[in-house]
Amino acid sequence: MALSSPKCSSSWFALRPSPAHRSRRVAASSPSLSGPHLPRRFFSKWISSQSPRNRRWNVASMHDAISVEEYRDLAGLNTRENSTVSITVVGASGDLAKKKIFPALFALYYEDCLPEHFTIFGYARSKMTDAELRSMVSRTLTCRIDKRENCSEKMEQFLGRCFYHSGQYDSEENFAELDKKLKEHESGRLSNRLFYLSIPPNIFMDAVKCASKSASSSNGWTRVIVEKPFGQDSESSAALTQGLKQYLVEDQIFRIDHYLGKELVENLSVLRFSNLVFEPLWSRQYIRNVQLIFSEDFGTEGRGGYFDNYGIIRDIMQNHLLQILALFAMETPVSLDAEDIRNEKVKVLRSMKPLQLEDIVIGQYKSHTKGGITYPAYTDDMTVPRDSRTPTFAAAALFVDNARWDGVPFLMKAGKALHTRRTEIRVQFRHVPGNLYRSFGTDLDRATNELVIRVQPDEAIYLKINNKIPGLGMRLDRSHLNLLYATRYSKEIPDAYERLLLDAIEGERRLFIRSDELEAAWALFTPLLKELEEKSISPELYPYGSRGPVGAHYLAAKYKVQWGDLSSEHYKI
Ligand SMILES: NC(=O)C1=CN([C@@H]2O[C@H](COP(=O)(O)OP(=O)(O)OC[C@H]3O[C@@H](n4cnc5c(N)ncnc54)[C@H](OP(=O)(O)O)[C@@H]3O)[C@@H](O)[C@H]2O)C=CC1
Ligand SMILES: O=C1O[C@H](COP(=O)(O)O)[C@@H](O)[C@H](O)[C@H]1O
Repeated sequence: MALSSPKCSSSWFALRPSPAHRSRRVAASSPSLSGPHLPRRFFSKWISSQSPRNRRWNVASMHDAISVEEYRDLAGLNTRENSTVSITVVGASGDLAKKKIFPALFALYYEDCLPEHFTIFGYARSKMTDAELRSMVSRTLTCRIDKRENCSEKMEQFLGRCFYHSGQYDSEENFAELDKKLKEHESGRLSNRLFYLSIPPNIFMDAVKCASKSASSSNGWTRVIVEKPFGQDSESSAALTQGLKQYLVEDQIFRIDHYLGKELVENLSVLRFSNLVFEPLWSRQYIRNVQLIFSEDFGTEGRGGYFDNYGIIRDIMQNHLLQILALFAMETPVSLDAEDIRNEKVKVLRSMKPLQLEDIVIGQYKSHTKGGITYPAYTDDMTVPRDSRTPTFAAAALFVDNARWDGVPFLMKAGKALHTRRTEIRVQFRHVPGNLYRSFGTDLDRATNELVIRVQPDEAIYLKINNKIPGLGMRLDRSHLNLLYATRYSKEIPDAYERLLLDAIEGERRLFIRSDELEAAWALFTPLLKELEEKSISPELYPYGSRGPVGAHYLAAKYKVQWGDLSSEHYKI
C-alpha cells in the first residue's frame, strides 16, 4: 500500500514539508535583493501560538530581523490570490533551458504544482519574440503523463504564460526593462521572483548584480538558482560565494546539484532512517566498503569546450558523488529541517581526509572501432586541445575519519564513454563470522551481502543474499531481494529539475548546497587537483565503450575491494 500519492494537486502536495516547517534564518541586515525587514518582536505573539516544532526554530532566531515577506508567509498572507511568482530563466536560449528547465516547469504546471498566478520569462541576448520563444520551448515539451487527454490544451495554456525579453547580462538598463514587464504581469499582487541562472559561470556575477539592482522584488521574496560549476577550486569557489553575497543573503542562493533531486538519492535518508533493518548496520562494524559509481555510455559530444576546463573530478565527483556520500554517511539529523540536514552533511565532509594522489586513478577515452563503427577519442572533439590531459574517467578512495566510518573505504568511480549508462550506490557488507555454510557451495567470504541502490536508469533497490536452492539437498546460491521501481510503482518518476524547481519556489532549501558545504567539498579535492595539474599527470587511455582503465581495479584491490558493478550477478537483475 502506498503511503502517499505523488501528485501536487492532491495529497502529495499536502505531504511536502509546509513552508512553516522550513528554516528561515534571515540576516539582520540584508543586501538589496532581500527586501525590507521588520523587528521580530512585532510577531512574538503570533510566534508563541505556533506548534512547538516551529517555536523551537523561531525562538532560536528571535534576535534576527524578520522580513516582510517572511512575516506574510508565516502569517499565511502570501495566499494564492494575492501573490505571484515570476520565474526568469536567464540564458533561456541555451541547452539546459531547452533540455531541462522549460520541460520541468511544464511538468510542474501539468501536475498543478505551480502557483495560481505565475509568469515565466526567458531572458538572453538572442533576439526572439514571445512567439519565437514559445515555438522553441514547445519543441522540447512532452506530455509525460500522456494518459490524460488534455495535454495539448495544457501545453497551450502553459506557453501562454511564457514570455521573452532580450537583453545583455551586464546591463542594468535591460534588467530594468525586464522589471517593468514583470510588474505588468504581476498586476499589483505581491511579487515573488525566482531567477534561474542558466548561463556560463563567467557571467554569473554580471547577471546577479544587474538582476539585484534592477529587477528584484520590492515586496516579496527574490531567489536565485545558481547552476554548477561553483568555481574550479577552493579559491575560485570562495570568490564566487563572496561575489554572490555582495548582492544576496545565503538564504536567497539556491545552488543546484541536480543529483540531489533524483528520486533514489532523496530516498536514501528514508531507507536509512525509517527502516530498523538498515540503520543498525550502517557503520564500520558491518559495512566493508561503499561504492559510488557513475558511468555514461557517451562522450563529451557537444560539451567538450566546457568539459576540458573541468574534467570528470570536478564535473561529477566533487559534487554529485560527494553529495551522495555525505547523505549516505551523515549522522541522524535532528529533524528534516534543511539546516539540520545540511549541518550533518557538513560534519561528514569536514571529517574526511583530503584526497591523496596515491588514492586516485585517472583515465581518458581513446578512439575505438566496434561493429564497423568508429567512436571518437576525447581529443578528436574540435573544441578540445589535441594534447589535453583532462580526465574523462576517475576512480578514487576516500575515507571518513570518524567513529562510525573509521577505515571504511568509500570508493568512487566516474567516467564518460564507458560500456553502460548507470549510477549506483553499492554497499558491501562484511562476511558472516563463523562461515557455518562454507561447505555447502558458497564461499561466504566472497558472497557477502550487498545492497545496491540503482539511481538510474531502471531505478531499483536490491539486496544480494545467500539463499538455499530449493530441493532435498543443501546448496546455496546468491539471490536478490528486489525492489524494481517500474514494477512496484506505476507512476512515472519526476525529473530531478522538477523537484528542485518546486523546492526553490516553495523556499525549501534541503536539497540545495549551502556555502559551507561547498567550501568543505572543495577542500577535499583542491590539493589533489592542483597536484595533478602541477605534475602534468597523464591519464590512462581506455577505449570508448570499454569498462575504463585497469588502474581502477588495482586501486580497489589495494583496499581489498572488488568493484560491484563488474560482477556477473549484476546483470541478472
Ligand atoms: N547543459 C547541461 O546539460 C548542463 C549545464 N549546466 C550548467 O548550466 C549552465 C547553462 O548551461 P548551458 O545551457 O549548457 O549553457 P550554454 O552554453 O548553452 O549557454 C546558455 C546561454 O548563455 C549565453 N551564453 C553562452 N556563452 C556566453 C558567453 N560567453 N557570454 C555571454 N553569454 C553567453 C547564450 O545565450 P545568448 O547568446 O542568447 O545570450 C546561451 O544560449 C552552465 O553554467 C552549465 O555549466 C550544468 C549541468 C548540465
Ligand atoms: O552535471 C552533469 O550531469 C550530467 C549527467 O546528468 P544525468 O542526470 O543525465 O545523469 C553529465 O552528463 C554532465 O557532464 C554533468 O555536467
